Amino acid sequence: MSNPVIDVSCVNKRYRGKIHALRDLSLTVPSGRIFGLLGPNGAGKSTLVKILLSIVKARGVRGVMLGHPIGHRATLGKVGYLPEHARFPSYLSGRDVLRYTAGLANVPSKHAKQRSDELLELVGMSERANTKLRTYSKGMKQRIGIAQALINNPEVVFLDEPTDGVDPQGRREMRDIMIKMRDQGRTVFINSHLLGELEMVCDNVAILNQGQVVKHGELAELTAASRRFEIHYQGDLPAELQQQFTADGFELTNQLISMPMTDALGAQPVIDALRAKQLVISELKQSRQSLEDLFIESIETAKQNGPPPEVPKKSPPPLAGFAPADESNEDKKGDRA
Ligand SMILES: Nc1ncnc2c1ncn2[C@@H]1O[C@H](COP(=O)(O)OP(=O)(O)OP(=O)(O)O)[C@@H](O)[C@H]1O
Repeated sequence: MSNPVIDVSCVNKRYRGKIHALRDLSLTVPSGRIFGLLGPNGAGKSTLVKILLSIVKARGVRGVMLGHPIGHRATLGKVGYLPEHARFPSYLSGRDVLRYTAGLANVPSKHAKQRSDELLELVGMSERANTKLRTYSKGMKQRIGIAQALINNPEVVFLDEPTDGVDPQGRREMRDIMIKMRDQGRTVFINSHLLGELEMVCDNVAILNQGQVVKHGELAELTAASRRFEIHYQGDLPAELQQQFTADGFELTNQLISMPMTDALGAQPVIDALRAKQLVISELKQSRQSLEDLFIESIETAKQNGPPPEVPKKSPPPLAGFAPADESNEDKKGDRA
């Protein structure tokens, strides 16, 4: 596997010395994938992204993004960012916003026009490109926000709640855009509450709770562990089969047998037993945990394990070869975002 694009540890953040937003967090984001960061409100998702982008300062962060220490200036030129609740001046048109952000990102003017046109097309805003943002719907502004995040042709793009306010058709288009970005070899880092949306696009996820990662990995693997087979049947299940299936650890509810199995082979004797009793099998299907189930389960487990331990205010010295994000700049009054 290629090197991860982000590999950080010891990420701690206290706002005003009190609110402990991130606690000794470690995170690895593989290259060229769609990565989803999930967590309840206030879990620390936006704070983490802002630290990676040097918008918020944190002490003692170890690790790298795109092979360089966090805070490396040149690396920031290779990332794109759509902040949560992004606002652009309402007197600008969509095209103006792209021209403006192209300038900020040092995109040469001879490329900026072509790039803007391509991005306006990509996000479905070509027809409204020359009208002012104040006439745009929330979803249209969000589309422009995604386009500006791509203006510098980034290797990694951070999208904080990208489909906020976007209609269902628009969400599908956004998913297609993200998949296209991944297929072009970019890494897409999404913060979102919309678990159904994330489930449809993410290759990898991490679940954050109270400033710590409580679950992470490939989405398919995380949910495969809970794979089950379900048999729907018609008729009454004889008592001896009820006993046998219960002893086998199957769940029996209302003409449905749910079995914890990873392949269909194990279901065959159950089907045979049902048919031997003249029961009609009406449906056989494979199910697995949804991302929502995984999320709720992870957060519940974290709650049962109690609050995370307090991390001492003083961070350990950085490891050789891993420069911390600007330590001298730890904010005293909150962040600078
Ligand atoms: N500028 C700030 N000053 C003080 N506290 C802050 C600041 N920004 C965030 N916090 C606090 O840090 C914690 C983490 O906030 P953060 O916005 O990172 O969470 P989040 O997971 O992105 O939440 P949401 O899903 O609601 O957007 C919260 O307790 C929040 O109140």
